Amino acid sequence: MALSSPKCPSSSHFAPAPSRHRRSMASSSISSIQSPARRYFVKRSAFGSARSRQWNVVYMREASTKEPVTTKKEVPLKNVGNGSVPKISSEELKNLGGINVSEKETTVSITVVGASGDLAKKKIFPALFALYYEDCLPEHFTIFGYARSKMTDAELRSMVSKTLTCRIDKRENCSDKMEQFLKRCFYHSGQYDSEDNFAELDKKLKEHEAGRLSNRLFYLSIPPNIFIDVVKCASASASSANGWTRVIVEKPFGRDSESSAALTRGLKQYLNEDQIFRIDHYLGKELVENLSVLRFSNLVFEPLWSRQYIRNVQLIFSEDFGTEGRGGYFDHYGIIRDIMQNHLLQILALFAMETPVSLDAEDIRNEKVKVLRSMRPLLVEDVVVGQYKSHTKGGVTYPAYIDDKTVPNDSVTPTFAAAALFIDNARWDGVPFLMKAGKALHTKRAEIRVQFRHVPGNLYKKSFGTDLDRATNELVIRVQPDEAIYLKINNKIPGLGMRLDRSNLNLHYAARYSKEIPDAYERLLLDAIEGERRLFIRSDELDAAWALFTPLLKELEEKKIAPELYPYGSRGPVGAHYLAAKYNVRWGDLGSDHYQA
Ligand SMILES: NC(=O)C1=CN([C@@H]2O[C@H](COP(=O)(O)OP(=O)(O)OC[C@H]3O[C@@H](n4cnc5c(N)ncnc54)[C@H](OP(=O)(O)O)[C@@H]3O)[C@@H](O)[C@H]2O)C=CC1
Ligand SMILES: O=C1O[C@H](COP(=O)(O)O)[C@@H](O)[C@H](O)[C@H]1O
Repeated sequence: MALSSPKCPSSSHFAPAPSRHRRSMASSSISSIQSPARRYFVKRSAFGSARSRQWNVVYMREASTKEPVTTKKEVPLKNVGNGSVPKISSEELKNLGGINVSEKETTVSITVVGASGDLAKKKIFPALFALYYEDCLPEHFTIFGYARSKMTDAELRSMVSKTLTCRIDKRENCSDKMEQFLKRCFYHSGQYDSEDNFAELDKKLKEHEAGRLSNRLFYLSIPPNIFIDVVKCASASASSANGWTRVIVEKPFGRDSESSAALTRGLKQYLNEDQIFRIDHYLGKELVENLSVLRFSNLVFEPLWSRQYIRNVQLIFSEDFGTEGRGGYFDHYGIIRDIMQNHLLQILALFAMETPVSLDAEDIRNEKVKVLRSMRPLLVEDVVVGQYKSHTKGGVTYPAYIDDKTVPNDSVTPTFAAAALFIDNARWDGVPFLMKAGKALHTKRAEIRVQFRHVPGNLYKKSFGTDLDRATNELVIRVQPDEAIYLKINNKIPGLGMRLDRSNLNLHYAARYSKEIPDAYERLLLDAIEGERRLFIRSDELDAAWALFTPLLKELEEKKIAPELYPYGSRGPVGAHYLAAKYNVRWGDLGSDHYQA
């Protein structure tokens, strides 16, 4: 399978140190074993910790479409080297009840539902191509686009080919590879609510699967109101008869607790939770993945990770463009649902969780959900909302949000929001977690800022003047662009006097690593193919996230709270500063020293 490919282990991706990549921490492979009566899938996992490396965790699932987990066994391993993927011996396999089905006999069919759309073109097909280029897709795979638009295979290939790119360091044979990849892409036109149309798709899939054990992945890249129709039809007419069937669901997962619960109920009529992969692409971003590594593998950080040393945490998202072209969708959701309730809250949960028992998906998600459930309900007084207005700069006029033809003139939908959140547990009691997200701001950036407390009885306080907070350490994890992790420290300016300076200890990815960072969708697609759920949202996480935001959203909407207008391309509403000041916080992204390369 993918991970046994010599090229795919993405560890090579982040040379110079292979052990730095996640695959070296959590390697897994999937094989299947058969007994006369039942067929099982066995997932082998090897984790980086000394404790778990001695074990081969075997998940056994019945090969029904609904994949009920039947047993989880821990098989002791012998001779497992550092970072290597453990092997189940044939004797162990036999003891588990079957024989190995080789890769030659299995296939993965990926159906992109909504293939004619923006996300499919922009992200999904390019990510699949990148995986193909890296030899991360199984030997036998087929990709089908599915949508209502009429298109031939050749037209789909032509459409897709326009958005495929090779990494800068992977130009070799790029056009050959693209050609080979496109030959594996096909298209089927059909309605989203037609079992017959999905049965036609099934027929085509079977032709390509050619009698092999078939695993099927459906990526729902469509508006959410048709998710259930598709799942119903795909599950009735196009799910795998002998392998796994998984469904990646794109956000938004509802608009509030009720609609989200209804969506989950709808999906679960046709799928088990294990088959549902709710995607939050921020979890697939390299620096978000690195958050846990940074914290749990460095002694210098973990002991400081609490109210005792951390003054506040800031989660900042900004885009330097508006909702251009997506106003119709956006006006129904707004920035709080679009960015805060999912992307920023997921990062917060990862940041604040307790040490998980292991790197296993359920252990991590258990810890995240505890954080979310410990959060204080959000009050409207702790939130500032804004909306961008037209602005002319350098002779160019930038539109207001309401200038979008698909947005009503009197829309009060926020395109900016700032919020103060609190986690009422022993670790984080009283620490403000400030979130800020906005469109049409002066810059495009996503970052996590951790502001530490001042040094008690600071010997050097005279050198800093009265504002001790200016001299505190700040750790910045810049998720994008130009990924970096830097720590602001105080140091002496060289020379005979005693003058202090602020400097950055800087891990700047572009300088440290020559390889390009994979897109979040690559990581997540690969995980879904491998059945790795760690970076996907479990339904109880989703419920907890909505429970936190739903009362606030209802109040904002019922009271029609008017957003503070801010000019397109500005730093957002001033209200965000008052909100921060209420909790004695200064936004870290506003100073001139926010980043030194
Ligand atoms: N685009 C992005 O950057 C992001 C998108 N998402 C989510 O991903 C999903 C797909 O996004 P995106 O590609 O932008 O969506 P699109 O609006 O482009 O829709 C995708 C496809 O779905 C079909 N479709 C669109 N509207 C309807 C409708 N009302 N009824 C039936 N079919 C319809 C169309 O295909 P056809 O007419 O051929 O059937 C269209 O090509 C959405 O859930 C979105 O919220 C999430 C994050 C980012
Ligand atoms: O989910 C979404 O994310 C994008 C931003 O993603 P990024 O990876 O480009 O940072 C945002 O533009 C969009 O509104 C939102 O739906």
